[in-house]
Amino acid sequence: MALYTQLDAAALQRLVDAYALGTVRELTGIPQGSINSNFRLVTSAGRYFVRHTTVRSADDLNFEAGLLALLNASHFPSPRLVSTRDGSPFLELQGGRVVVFAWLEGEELTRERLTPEHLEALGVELGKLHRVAASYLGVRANPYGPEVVRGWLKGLEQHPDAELSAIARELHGHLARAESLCGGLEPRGVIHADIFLDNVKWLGDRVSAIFDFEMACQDALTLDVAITLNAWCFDSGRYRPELCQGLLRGYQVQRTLLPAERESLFGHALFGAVRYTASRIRDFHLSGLPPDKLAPKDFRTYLARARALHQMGPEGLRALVGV
Ligand SMILES: Nc1ncnc2c1ncn2[C@@H]1O[C@H](COP(=O)(O)OP(=O)(O)O)[C@@H](O)[C@H]1O
Ligand SMILES: N[C@@H](CCOP(=O)(O)O)C(=O)O
Repeated sequence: MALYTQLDAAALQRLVDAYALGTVRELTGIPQGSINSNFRLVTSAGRYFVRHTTVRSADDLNFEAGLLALLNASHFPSPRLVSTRDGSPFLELQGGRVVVFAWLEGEELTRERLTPEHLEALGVELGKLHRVAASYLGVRANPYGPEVVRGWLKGLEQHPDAELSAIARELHGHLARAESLCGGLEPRGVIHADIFLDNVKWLGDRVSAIFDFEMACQDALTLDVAITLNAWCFDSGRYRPELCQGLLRGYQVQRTLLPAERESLFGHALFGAVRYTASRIRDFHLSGLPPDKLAPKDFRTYLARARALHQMGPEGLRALVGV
């Protein structure tokens, strides 16, 4: 989310007491995001990003906290999670759990501004992330794997809106094709799984932080490359080769894709396009929240990715990205 839960005065006081954050100066809701309620909190102690979640379990949040601790210690550009006075990475509060992060400096880039150099810099950081996080001992399966997505599509197929049910049937076909091409032999490790433009801060041309690790989990490393490729390298109905190639060039400075990964990139990209089309239909299109509480994200731009991939096929994608 967005803004599903409003923190009342008593809850806010409990929060600043539990985290020893001093006196509240300002609390502002942030409509960006999808399934959590997000806030900018300014106190006498500093500026913070506060996430209230009704979706994530204690295990999920412990996995994220442990991963961020490793990334911070490795000087990977990532957010600093603030612990409570008792040393806990989250606080049970107002029907959910709150996590507090130091406020990140930097800006998020808009699509029009992207250059191959940005994608190369991002690719380098993605490759570093996979290398650094390889030593993380936490365990978390992908909460949004093919079985979950298939369940979403089954639900959407029953939707009374004929357009949505037809799209769900089409996506089922793409999902089956994607799964048949994902190989299963490629290396797995910790992945971020949600590196979109609004989850990366930049200072000039440098990545200052990759954040929002709440979807991080263990899965194929290539899935992370594919999700990032989809998010950053598609514009106005087509994949932009120079951006795709920039991303892969940067990534391979850190780790060279194995032959099995080159082959399965297409399957992961198609899966990613299906997964985000479906989640955007569920979390944004069918959400009852107004735009001031949930900044909308268009599922059609992801459907367009799935269709473009389906049409170009595995060899087409490999030629496009240059691997
Ligand atoms: N630590 C942070 N500092 C500053 N801004 C942040 C921070 N974390 C998130 N944001 C801002 O809030 C927006 C939504 O956060 P995000 O973590 O993506 O939400 P959600 O987990 O609900 O999807 C981001 O796009 C970013 O602009
Ligand atoms: N990145 C996803 C939605 C998940 O929300 P986020 O704010 O956590 O990135 C999308 O763009 O569909």
